[in-house]
Amino acid sequence: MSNPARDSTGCGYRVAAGSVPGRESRSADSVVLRTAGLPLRLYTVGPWAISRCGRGCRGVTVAVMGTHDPYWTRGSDPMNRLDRRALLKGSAAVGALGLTHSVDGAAASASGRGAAKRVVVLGAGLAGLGAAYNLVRHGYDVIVLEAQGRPGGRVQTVREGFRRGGHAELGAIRIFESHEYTLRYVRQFGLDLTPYDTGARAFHLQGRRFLPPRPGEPWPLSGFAPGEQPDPAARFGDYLNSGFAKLGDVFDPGWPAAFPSALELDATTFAGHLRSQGASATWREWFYAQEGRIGRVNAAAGFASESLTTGTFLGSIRGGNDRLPYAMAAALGDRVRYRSEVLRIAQDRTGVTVGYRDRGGLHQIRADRCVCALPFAPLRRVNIATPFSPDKMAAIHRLRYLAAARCHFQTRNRFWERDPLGPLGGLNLVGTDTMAGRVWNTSSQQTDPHLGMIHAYMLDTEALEFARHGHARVTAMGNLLRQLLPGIRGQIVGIAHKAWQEDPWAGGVTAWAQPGELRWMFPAMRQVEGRVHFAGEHTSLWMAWMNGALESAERVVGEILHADGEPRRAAGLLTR
Ligand SMILES: Cc1cc2nc3c(=O)[nH]c(=O)nc-3n(C[C@H](O)[C@H](O)[C@H](O)COP(=O)(O)OP(=O)(O)OC[C@H]3O[C@@H](n4cnc5c(N)ncnc54)[C@H](O)[C@@H]3O)c2cc1C
Repeated sequence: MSNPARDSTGCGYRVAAGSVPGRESRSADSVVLRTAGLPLRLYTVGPWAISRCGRGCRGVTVAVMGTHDPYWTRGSDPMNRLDRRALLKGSAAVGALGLTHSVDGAAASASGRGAAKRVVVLGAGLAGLGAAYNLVRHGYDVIVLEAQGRPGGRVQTVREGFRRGGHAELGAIRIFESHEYTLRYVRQFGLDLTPYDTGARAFHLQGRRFLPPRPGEPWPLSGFAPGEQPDPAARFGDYLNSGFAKLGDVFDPGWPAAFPSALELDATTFAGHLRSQGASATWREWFYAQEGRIGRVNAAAGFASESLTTGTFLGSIRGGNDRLPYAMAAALGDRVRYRSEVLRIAQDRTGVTVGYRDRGGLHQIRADRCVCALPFAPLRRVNIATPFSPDKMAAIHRLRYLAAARCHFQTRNRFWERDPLGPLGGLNLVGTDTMAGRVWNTSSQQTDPHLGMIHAYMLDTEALEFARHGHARVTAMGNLLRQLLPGIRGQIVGIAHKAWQEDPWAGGVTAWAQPGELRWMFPAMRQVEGRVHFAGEHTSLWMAWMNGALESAERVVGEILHADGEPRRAAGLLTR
């Protein structure tokens, strides 16, 4: 990062030219020039950088090879300063909504339209909670039905079994700077973020444990394609830019079907795209060891999500991410009915009837409208008595969910700081091609400064393999970790784990469109069906993120306000 001098174009961003080889510099220039006059947002994650236009995303989105240091530096763009100030204060959009903690007080002020209309919200994940919270703010009479005994769904923090106040995230962990919706609600509910520490990452690939070689030294891996071995990171631009460039305008209402190049992406997987660009199997394994096993993810969904969800800042909520859903649920009070499993949805011209079961037996609720914020995996078990459109029904029945698992270990100390390879650190301690996937370090999130907290974060085939070990899965993981981090022997003092594909209320980590499916499923999943509106990460561009769940919550509230003849309020809600 020695020479951050080259100014861009008045967008307020500068390129640190010293660390950018020629080809990538040209890529960087083309981004800056094509979006000149618009504020750009440039994000770096690990060794790669994503850039996109910060307003409307009409510029070309490009990933640029980097070194292990971010080489984009944020300049003094006034739009950006405004955004950051707004975020710190709880965001301009929240201000427009008039959101505060006192959900009841605001509901009263929003009334005045006669009897409040009733909305029944299905699911108390972030999507359902966000929809309910905003609807109450707009004067609606809201009831939330949640099958489990807790709010949060795929945001689940575990504290039991850990020493000295330790906690671990079984579900969502990272919040990026670009997660505007998540950050807004975090601020709104007075929560703080804790950043992750940074540090060296080890690799365990092809049976060997090693640190990234010094510049100029080859990577100790066999099977690279010509040109990959000296510096695999140098291929990021070649292999990924073509994908980002094909995305088109992801915010266009017709995306992806309206963009032929996006349809090309939809027809393949992330791995398929990388292969088509010449990436070797070794390069792909090296990539997954850092970014997660996303090879079988639909390429259009994967590139869209990656283009929107990166950021230079990375953290999670101090004390546990579940503090956000618990705070939102507390604001809703007894409007949230726990252990209430939705069994049936029926509708007619005047309203929606939802059948559910709780400890007291079977019940029915009649409402003017319904927000369905259930993942489609459990929705498949619900009786849709008044069938939705054929595409929606097909999506509900066919949408798959990606397997994911976490296996956490609390340790007596942070032994990796004395690793024989040298002191390791950062979130991603070891990137592997084993069942463990990535070994992550969340110790900086803990209150105790000495105990350690690490876990294996497994996606897709890794998570399936972990689960196949059945009752022996933790033993199997402990044995594997002894190879990946030899110092772990005798260290473990607490354990927590979960395989999400086994959770009947989720079905997996995220909606998983297969090649060729996103073109029809994405619009179908979001489409309003009479008086039933659909929220949830699967209905958002930010699939697989809390940000997507919360974005979808605001979208459905906008839909309802609009349908109820409140276009002005709806517009205010949807303004970002
Ligand atoms: C392992 C893992 C890692 C993740 N990592 C991150 C991350 O780092 N950063 C990030 O931002 N996001 C991450 N996510 C994604 C994030 O957690 C989700 O995108 C988001 O929480 C989804 O919210 P949702 O409301 O759409 O769905 P959910 O959270 O799944 O909520 C759905 C709710 O519906 C309920 N429900 C289901 N069926 C019924 C029924 N029949 N009746 C009543 N209720 C029902 C469920 O119990 C649940 O509470 C991760 C998720 C997982 C699992």
